[in-house]
Amino acid sequence: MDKLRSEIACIFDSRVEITRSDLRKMNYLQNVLKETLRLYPSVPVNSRTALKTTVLPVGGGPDLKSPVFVPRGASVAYSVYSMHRRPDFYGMDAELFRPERWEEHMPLNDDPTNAKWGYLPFNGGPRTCLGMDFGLTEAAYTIVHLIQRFPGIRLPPGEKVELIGVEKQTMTLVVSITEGCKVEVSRDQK
Ligand code: HEM
Repeated sequence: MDKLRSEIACIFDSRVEITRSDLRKMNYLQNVLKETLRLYPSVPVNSRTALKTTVLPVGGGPDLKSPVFVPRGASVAYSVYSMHRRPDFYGMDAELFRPERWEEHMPLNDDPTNAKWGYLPFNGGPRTCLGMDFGLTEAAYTIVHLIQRFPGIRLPPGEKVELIGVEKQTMTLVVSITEGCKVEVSRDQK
């Protein structure tokens, strides 16, 4: 929160109007959004149906290195949620919320295929999300506006900090937090 507050102070000073170019300059905010969608991809599981019989090059056999046969009409489901928490992609602290990781070396980027397909909050390919830019802009705008309007945002007394991975989540087509996220907001700094 403190890093976000200082980035907002640095970009906006006392100005309240928020433009797209302001939001684009906010590296830390962009990394917060990336990290949030990494740990909580809105569409946690996705699938594709094969139009013709094919073979996936790896993923089969006991060591997952053999090809996988996919007959025409079969659906292949994949968990973006699990992939986004893979230590071999995101490092041994993959389960931690750490926006700074997006400025550092990540194993994900050692392989061009993983770099392209190992982070998929909006999926990829011809049916990728049409609203990606709009959605990210809206989220960035809302966060900046909330923090500008309510400089004091904190956990209510007695509210416990849930560890990532053990919070109660509701999974349908999208993932959401079952018990909500309770915060106290105020117009005062502290
Ligand atoms: C953070 C916000 C959002 C996330 C994480 C998200 C994620 C996704 C994902 C994962 C898909 C499935 C793509 C696939 O299976 O290949 C999708 C599809 C789609 N999204 Fe989003 N979305 C977001 C916001 C929006 C917004 C704001 C709009 C519209 C204004 C939008 C419009 C669409 C449309 C039209 C599709 C279907 C594309 C197609 O099937 O060709 N999305 N989105």
